[in-house]
Amino acid sequence: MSLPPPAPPVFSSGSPVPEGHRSGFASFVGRPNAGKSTLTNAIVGTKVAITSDKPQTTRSVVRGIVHRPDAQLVLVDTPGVHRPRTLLGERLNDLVLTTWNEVDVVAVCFPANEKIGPGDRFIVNELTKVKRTPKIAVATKTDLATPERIAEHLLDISALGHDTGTDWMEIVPVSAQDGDQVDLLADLLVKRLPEGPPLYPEGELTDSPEETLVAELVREAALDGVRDELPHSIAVVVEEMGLREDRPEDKPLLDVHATLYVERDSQKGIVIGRKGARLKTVGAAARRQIEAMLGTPVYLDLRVKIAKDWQRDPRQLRKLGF
Ligand SMILES: Nc1nc2c(ncn2[C@@H]2O[C@H](COP(=O)(O)OP(=O)(O)OP(=O)(O)O)[C@@H](O)[C@H]2O)c(=O)[nH]1
Repeated sequence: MSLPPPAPPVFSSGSPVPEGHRSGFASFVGRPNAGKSTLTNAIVGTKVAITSDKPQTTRSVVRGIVHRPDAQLVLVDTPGVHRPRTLLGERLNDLVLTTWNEVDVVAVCFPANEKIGPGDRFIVNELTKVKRTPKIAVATKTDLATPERIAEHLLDISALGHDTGTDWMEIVPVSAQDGDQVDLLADLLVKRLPEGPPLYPEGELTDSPEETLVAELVREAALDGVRDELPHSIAVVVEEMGLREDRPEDKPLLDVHATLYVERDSQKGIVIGRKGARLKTVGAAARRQIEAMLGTPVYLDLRVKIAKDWQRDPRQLRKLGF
């Protein structure tokens, strides 16, 4: 007796998955501020990863999912890789190496408005530890550079590949801001994915829990306008989130209780501001972003607590979700 052939794969809508459909994972890497989160958002077409002009703002692995008739591309947004100085730094770098090993293709971002530097070299050298994963080089932020500068940049990227023994599958210039060549990059990433049915239901944009996204939006608001070491000292945990009971169906209200952790008393003062003014502004900005993302009015209760030196303390790191 022979087993019946397996049922052909179908989309969650019920329509059959076409032959040659591809699915898999891609990861953008690059030094802090290289434009990885912005590129993720441009490819997915909606705000899933936070962006900011402060380096190293991405801490959690947020995935954006691109649904196309011929493919499903899952983008894994990793933290910026850097020389570890704290325990948090080490954990982040481990997370990055693990991610690189597991994805189908890695795209390394080099901002076209800046010269290739030691930070880029460090990353590309680290990348040589993952031999099997195909690598694509992306020259980002091309809207900020002249054609001559872009040409020079592409040559530098190629030379860096040569020096480190890295075989770039492609070198692509893009501007996430203008949407220039973003579709081409998506095509090139898809080409590297194995054949297979979709991994996530249609319409899903990210699999990170809403709490994580909300916490990231609060952190993004809190980072706006702070300087020096403080950005790295801020962590946000959403303690509780849920629709308020006893509300009419057409007037829902989402209650969000979040804690903003800093490392020292002096930082607490800065974050809260004079008579709480700064915290109020941060709360209002975060609330608007959360409302825009979730499409529901939000009541945001934001508290500030000190988790002493949490970046160096394993127990605190675990508590904060690292
Ligand atoms: N003009 C221009 N600016 C860009 C572009 N892409 C990103 N940026 C800006 O560059 C800064 C950093 O972008 P992000 O996407 O947060 O960079 P990232 O690599 O994810 O940064 P980390 O999370 O710190 O690793 C932000 O201020 C972006 O607005 C682009 O294509 N053009």
